[in-house]
Amino acid sequence: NRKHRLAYDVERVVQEHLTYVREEISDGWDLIHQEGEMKVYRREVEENGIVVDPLKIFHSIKGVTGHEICHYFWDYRYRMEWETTLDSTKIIEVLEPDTVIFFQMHKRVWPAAQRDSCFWSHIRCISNSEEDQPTWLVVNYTTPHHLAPIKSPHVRLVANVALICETIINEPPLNIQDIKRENIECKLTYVAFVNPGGWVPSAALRSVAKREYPRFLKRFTSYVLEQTRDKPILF
Ligand SMILES: O=S(=O)(CCO)c1ccc(-c2ccc(C3CCCC3)c([C@H]3C[C@H]3c3ccccn3)c2)cc1
Repeated sequence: NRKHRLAYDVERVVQEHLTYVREEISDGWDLIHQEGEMKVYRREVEENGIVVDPLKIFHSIKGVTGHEICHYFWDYRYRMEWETTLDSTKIIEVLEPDTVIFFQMHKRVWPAAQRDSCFWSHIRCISNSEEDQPTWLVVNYTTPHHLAPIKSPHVRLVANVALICETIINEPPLNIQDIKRENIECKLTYVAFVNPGGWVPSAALRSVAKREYPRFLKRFTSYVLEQTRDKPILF
């Protein structure tokens, strides 16, 4: 039986991401940026002359767990502290404790019209028995909503974004409570399928994306490190 009206959609999109995240980077993906542990890949795709390049970022961050990374990514309370490309974000509906709908105004990228977005956002822990640590993930997926009317001149973004995290415990001590932050590492995969929802100059959009995605992920992961530094580890 259904938990809420979007439960089937959420399940379908989560399973899709879990299927594709394991897919190796095949040909057709270009490595467009590499910085430390972060590797940024992009496929060049246009739909009706609109750039809809899929983005896939692999990164590993020492000192935090996948649960902590997903918690700070999903919880809207922290969003404006790390998201520098938003003018505003607000929850417009809570479907269940781990599934909300939020409305966002994105900063205008000249000369394109300003974008807004309306996503359902779902956080989930997937504990597979054999591996010691569970996988945590967040999915942000465009959905229409009566409290997020599309108003000109704003253009509604269409996006399907996932952050999928594994937690590695290096040199695990005998008992779990002795684990320190230097023993833990989060390996994350970030995928973004963003359709700007209307025409944007291809070259401009590609250069903004190439600059902004790495910057955004670097700033976000630094923010989580600083927020969790002296807190107990959240497995
Ligand atoms: O990870 S999230 O779910 C976090 C919740 O906020 C996410 C991240 C990024 C976007 C987004 C939104 C708009 C644009 C473009 C389209 C036309 C004009 C702006 C872009 C492209 C340009 C790339 C970009 C990447 C990162 C940050 C900003 N800009 C990306 C949406 C959701």
